[in-house]
Amino acid sequence: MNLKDPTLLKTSCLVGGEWTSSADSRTIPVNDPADGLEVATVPRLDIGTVRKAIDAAHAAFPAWRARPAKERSAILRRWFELVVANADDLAQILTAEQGKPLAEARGEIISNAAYLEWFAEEAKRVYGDVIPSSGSSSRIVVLKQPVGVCAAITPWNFPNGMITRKAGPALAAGCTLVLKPASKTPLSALALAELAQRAGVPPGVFSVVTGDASAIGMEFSHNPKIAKITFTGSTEVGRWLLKEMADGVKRASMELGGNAPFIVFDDADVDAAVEGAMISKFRNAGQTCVCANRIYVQAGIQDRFAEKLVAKVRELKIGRGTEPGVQQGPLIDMKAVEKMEEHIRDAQEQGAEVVVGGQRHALGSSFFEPTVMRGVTQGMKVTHEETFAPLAALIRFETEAEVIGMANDTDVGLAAYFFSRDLARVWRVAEAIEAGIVGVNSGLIANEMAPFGGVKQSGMGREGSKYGIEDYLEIKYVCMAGI
Ligand SMILES: NC(=O)c1ccc[n+]([C@@H]2O[C@H](COP(=O)([O-])OP(=O)(O)OC[C@H]3O[C@@H](n4cnc5c(N)ncnc54)[C@H](O)[C@@H]3O)[C@@H](O)[C@H]2O)c1
Ligand SMILES: O=C[C@H](O)CS(=O)(=O)O
Repeated sequence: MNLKDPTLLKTSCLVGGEWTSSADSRTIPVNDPADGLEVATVPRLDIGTVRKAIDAAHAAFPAWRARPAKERSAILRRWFELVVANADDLAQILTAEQGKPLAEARGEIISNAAYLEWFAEEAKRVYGDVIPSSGSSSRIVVLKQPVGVCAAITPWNFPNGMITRKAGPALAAGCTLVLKPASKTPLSALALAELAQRAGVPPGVFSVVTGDASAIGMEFSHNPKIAKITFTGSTEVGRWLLKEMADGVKRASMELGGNAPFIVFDDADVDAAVEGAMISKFRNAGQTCVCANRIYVQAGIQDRFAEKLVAKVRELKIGRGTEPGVQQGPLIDMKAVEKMEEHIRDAQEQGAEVVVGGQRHALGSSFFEPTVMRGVTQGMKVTHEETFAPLAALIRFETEAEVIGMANDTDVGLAAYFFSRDLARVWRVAEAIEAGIVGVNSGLIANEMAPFGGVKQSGMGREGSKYGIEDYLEIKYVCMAGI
């Protein structure tokens, strides 16, 4: 890395405003997925130090919640400005630990810094109500107050963005936050913590701890000082956390796994559909929660769509994320490579064919060729498991009713996409599809102004939009009588 500000590369944790290492000096290596080489190490914190972060958050909560919203807003705004000003360094750190192309890393940082900007504004608009009472001597008053000390656990695929989406609303609402980032990609979180300190976030209001995921998850789930857990990651881990936190009836926001259907109807703009499929499927090497996991193409245009898509896939430049012009980096690890190979093999064994790609890339390590398969049918693993890799599985369909049935045939429901220029069909399909987010004639849908989240086993709660701050607020009804 060639950082303008090398102090952004933090190798210790922020605990109650102090940069802290583990008591026994144990560390966790952070490796570059492109070559497996160590980039840095971070502390494998003992639970005692994690508890110190929670205690500091608990101690800081009263003053932070009492701080005027305008002051909290100004600090969040300053944090936003510092993230944007340091985006190039943050992008280098992100690519070093996660592998995505620098341009994508910078895009993640800028588009998700916007959640700090957005919630800096929302902080000043947490309104309550005065409701007309049935009696003249009383008033019904509704207050909105911060939930309290929150814990956050985030995934490796968006090491920067998943953090600002949580810290923004939490701090805007007056909550304090202890974050455990993914062990594979903690450096982005630690750099954000450094910038939070520079922005004036007080000690204890935002801490970042690294260490044993399940041990920290247990502490978050059972420590009585934690009022809420906000988790982004797999449905499996989210389910486990919900079970563990049930004892304390903690509040939960869950941003979990997906299995997005991508539907192209005969009446679609085929070029637009191909463009949408490319960004929805191959962004972050297919490692996003809203990636098109199944691509349903109506019979009338399947050949034309497949031909255009394959041509675009063949043009993709694969390489290290630091190389200019690279559009797809490595997968996060060999486990991800093996899962992609399992989905390809399973589909081939049942009659599907690889049209382009299908093999590990000549670059070695966890690089994999972007792949298109045809002849995929409902019931193959790729149609009901999240591939989380650059595999475009094309499935032919005949009717609208048939494809809605297939699209909804999953226990998750995060994102869905479809391309059609028939207005009546757009309304029918948008209302019938079981997903929290629906992209109509677009493959890129996330932004800070819109509510992001899933239905069914893709989770609960929303991040972004005017709805996002509600997850960090409690409603209090005050009956004001004797007037
Ligand atoms: N819905 C969304 O907004 C969204 C966004 C990004 C990723 N995801 C999902 O996340 C998954 C990929 O991310 P991942 O591989 O990091 O997921 P993961 O569930 O394996 O890990 C997510 C986080 O949980 C931690 N973790 C793992 N096991 C744990 C345990 N037993 N107790 C406590 N914490 C534990 C990890 O260290 C990491 O910080 C995919 O399923 C993807 O769809 C969802
Ligand atoms: O994978 C998780 C992200 O939420 C994808 S997006 O940046 O919101 O599209």
